[in-house]
Amino acid sequence: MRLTVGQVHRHVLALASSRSCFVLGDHLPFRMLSLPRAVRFHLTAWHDTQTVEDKNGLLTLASLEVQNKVEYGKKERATRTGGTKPSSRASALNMKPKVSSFNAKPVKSALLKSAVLKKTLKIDESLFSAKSFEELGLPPLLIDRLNKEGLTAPTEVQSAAIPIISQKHDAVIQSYTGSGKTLAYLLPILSEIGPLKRPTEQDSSDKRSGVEAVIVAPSRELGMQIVREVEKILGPNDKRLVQQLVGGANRSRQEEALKKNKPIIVVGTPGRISEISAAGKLHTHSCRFLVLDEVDQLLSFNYREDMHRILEHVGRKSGTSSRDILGPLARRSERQTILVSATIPFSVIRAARSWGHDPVLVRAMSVVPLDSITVPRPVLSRTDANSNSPSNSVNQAAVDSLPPSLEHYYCTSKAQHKVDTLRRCIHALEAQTVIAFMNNTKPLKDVVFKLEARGMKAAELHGDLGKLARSTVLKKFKDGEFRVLVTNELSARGLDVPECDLVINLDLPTDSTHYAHRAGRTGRLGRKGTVVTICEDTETFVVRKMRKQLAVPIKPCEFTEGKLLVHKEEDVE
Ligand SMILES: Nc1ncnc2c1ncn2[C@@H]1O[C@H](COP(=O)(O)OP(=O)(O)OP(=O)(O)O)[C@@H](O)[C@H]1O
Repeated sequence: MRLTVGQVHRHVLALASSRSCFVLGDHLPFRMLSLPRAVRFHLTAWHDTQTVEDKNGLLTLASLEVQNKVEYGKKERATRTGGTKPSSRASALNMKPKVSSFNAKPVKSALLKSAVLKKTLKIDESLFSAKSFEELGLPPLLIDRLNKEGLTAPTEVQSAAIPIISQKHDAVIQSYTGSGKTLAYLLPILSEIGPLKRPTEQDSSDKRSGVEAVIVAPSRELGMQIVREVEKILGPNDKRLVQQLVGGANRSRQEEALKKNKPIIVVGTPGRISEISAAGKLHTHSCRFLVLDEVDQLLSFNYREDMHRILEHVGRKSGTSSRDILGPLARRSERQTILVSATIPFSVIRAARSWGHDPVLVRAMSVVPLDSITVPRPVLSRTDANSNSPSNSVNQAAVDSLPPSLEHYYCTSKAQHKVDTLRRCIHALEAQTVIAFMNNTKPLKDVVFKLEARGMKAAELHGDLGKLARSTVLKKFKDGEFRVLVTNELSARGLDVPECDLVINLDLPTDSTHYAHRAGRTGRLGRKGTVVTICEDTETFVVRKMRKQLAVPIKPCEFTEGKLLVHKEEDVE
């Protein structure tokens, strides 16, 4: 039996619960919510009573062995067409992806035993081999702009995501850091709204006005980076059509710009977007797209109230109440929800199901309906967790978020000598653009001072700096005005400095997810990159543990006489 992705019957139930319900992370306390909210939260949470440890519960298609199960239409098409290639991508795009049922096989690891795949998505393989944006059916004006910016071919995740979003699916996009996820959602959005969009028959009668896409990011830096990306594509004449609503910037100026420029896209941090929305200065009821970038971070406890407001208001027709059964229906027809991150814990899958309509998980080379993924039970034994089996879902998930071209090393150093080790490391690797991570804000200044005192140009970046100072530091770093950016977790996610050739952990990241996001600041879009963790003797066991979780070789090394000396690989336990 085959079911189209858009099939309706499953959603009769979902309609009653999905968008009128609300989940934020795994730990949303009832007392923080008003009664109706608490009731809605309860309704949604009811779907999945099992819990998954966030830290170890990263979930990817590969982790669920879904990737192997994706069925491509190639064989069938070859039979139909006598083996000839389809004439154009556009015709391939008209084929709706299909879902077929199959008997779930028992999987090997204890965790995977419960991760039962009920259905796989049958999809045309040629969707994933696009050599140009034309093949993906993007509108000519948009392609012109891309070409002007030197962008001629889509990345794998873009090839997978653009057709899916264009077909109006709600989607979770997961792909490793630096693989081009931002354009993977921006391009299909800009194909539908704004001056570069695909011309339609309704254009003349289109009464839609106001904000049509809201993009939420957890940090100002990431928000501004997305704004720049949209501006770049829109071009100089239309860049006012995107408005930043990030915290730390002047709020009344943002409100004035909303009024004056009438942007079609707003990009901002959860606090500022919800603040301006609550003040009645941001109208998003007719919004068609809601994107949550770094969604796993946006689900954290800190953002719960703001995210609640955004999810409740964006894309809901005015006059519908959340208790009204028409509310979710109205929103469903209005809003497409797109969730994005390199790391997707199960809480995101659960949230996507609750907020979205027929959501699918999109990765480079694979697409699968979220509904086909069941909750993995937290039955990892210590042995399983430590296992190096390639089928270990935890390891596999973390590997999936790491760019494939990275080299990983660690070396030991006494705390007071770490900056010297850092300097020797930079010289030995001849790194030109370096990001050094620490866990706290205070010591950053000291490291910068020590590096500068030894003739190495450096600057600090952290949340205590004002917005202007932060953007100035970043701009100077991107322009190559100094060599080492010493920073904290603020810069671990989303920051795109393509030239960055070395990431250093001066303090250990708190877990493998944090390691992966920090590491992902280098080796962007297929470039080479190196990650070096400088730790104390007593901390090496943590690095070894992360090495197992990440299933990548983090090789022991030292830096002497201006050279990198790699020690014999330790036995992988
Ligand atoms: N099709 C393309 N051709 C050339 N460059 C591209 C293309 N798509 C994206 N890029 C560039 O690749 C870089 C990385 O893209 P992006 O920041 O979207 O990655 P990401 O997957 O979102 O990373 P992260 O997970 O770290 O946020 C950016 O500099 C972007 O401009």
